[in-house]
Amino acid sequence: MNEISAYVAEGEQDAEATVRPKRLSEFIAQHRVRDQLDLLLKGAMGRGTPPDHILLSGPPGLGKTTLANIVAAELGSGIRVTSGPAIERSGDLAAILTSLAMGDVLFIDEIHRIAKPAEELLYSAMEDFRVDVVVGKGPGATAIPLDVEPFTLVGATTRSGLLTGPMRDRFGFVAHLDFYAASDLEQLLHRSARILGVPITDEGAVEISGRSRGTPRIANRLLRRVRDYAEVRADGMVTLETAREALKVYDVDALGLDRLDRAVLRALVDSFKGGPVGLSTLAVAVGEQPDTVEEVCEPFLVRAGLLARTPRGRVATEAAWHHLGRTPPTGQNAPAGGPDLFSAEQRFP
Ligand SMILES: Nc1ncnc2c1ncn2[C@@H]1O[C@H](COP(=O)(O)OP(=O)(O)OP(=O)(O)O)[C@@H](O)[C@H]1O
Ligand SMILES: [Mg+2]
Repeated sequence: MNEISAYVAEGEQDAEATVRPKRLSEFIAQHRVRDQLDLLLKGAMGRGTPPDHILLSGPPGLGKTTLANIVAAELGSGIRVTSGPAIERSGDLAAILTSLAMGDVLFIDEIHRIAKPAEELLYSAMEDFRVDVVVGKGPGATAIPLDVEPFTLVGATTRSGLLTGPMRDRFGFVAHLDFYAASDLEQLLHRSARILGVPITDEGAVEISGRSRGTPRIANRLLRRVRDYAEVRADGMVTLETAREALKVYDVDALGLDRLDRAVLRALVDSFKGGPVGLSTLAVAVGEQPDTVEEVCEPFLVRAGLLARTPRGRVATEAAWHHLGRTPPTGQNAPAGGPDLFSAEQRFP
């Protein structure tokens, strides 16, 4: 069966699931992580044991959930999916752990948000495949040890810095996913367009990839919006022109910044003279949660050289002033030039 007929295209909501790669060979770019995972999985399969626990970290939309599912598919194992915030009591986690079958993959998304008692239970499960379930309270409480079938934990986090040391140490393999180069996203867009049956030109793919913030999820989302535009207002073909017009309608600018990204930069430049300003103050200024600003906006703004994190707070770089069409102040209040962050092969146009 070829790549295309393996997928059945359904409604718009399913478009994301339809284009999600199912096997490691379909996973675009991230060659180092792919190669390392390939070795890890094949090595374990050769020995007939479940592979080491795997931690996937990186900003939203870069493929952590996708990889977790791929790990299970490559191993031919079952997968149980839960998330840090969903595990409120350690009993919830004990129930999941003791119901795992030999070799299953347990995927815990947002693992940095797991509650402390559950985290401690997880330690012994990860290390010794055993959990102590405490029954009763106070002096009469007793711990009942229960066996857990050997399994592989795949943890995903957007904030690996928030993981505790003991937690991090228990993962045998840690993969950090980085933003994608524009050329990788072009490849991804051609693949998604093929699966969705959307005709797309090379220039159309270049235009969309350059505005996707180095993020596969955004590239796929923009492709769907441009497809709408192409089908409703043009001849259905995704081209340079339809991409430009559509992205104008959806308020996605030349760097791919959306409303919130620009709001953050504008607040920094207009309300705080370019900074430095603390995260929570900045978040209040744009009416968002500090977490959202920090996890969703900042990684790319930093990466794009528009925002710098300094010990005294967030600062708009000179590039940010120019991007907003303002003249940066000179002299004492001059903004930082920002890191020259794009290596040759990772340039977002
Ligand atoms: N390397 C890749 N090749 C092809 N498609 C990809 C790749 N990485 C991600 N995608 C696409 O991007 C979408 C988002 O990826 P995914 O849901 O795995 O991100 P995530 O890292 O789990 O994000 P979050 O932190 O928000 O949970 C997927 O549905 C998939 O279609
Ligand atoms: Mg995810």
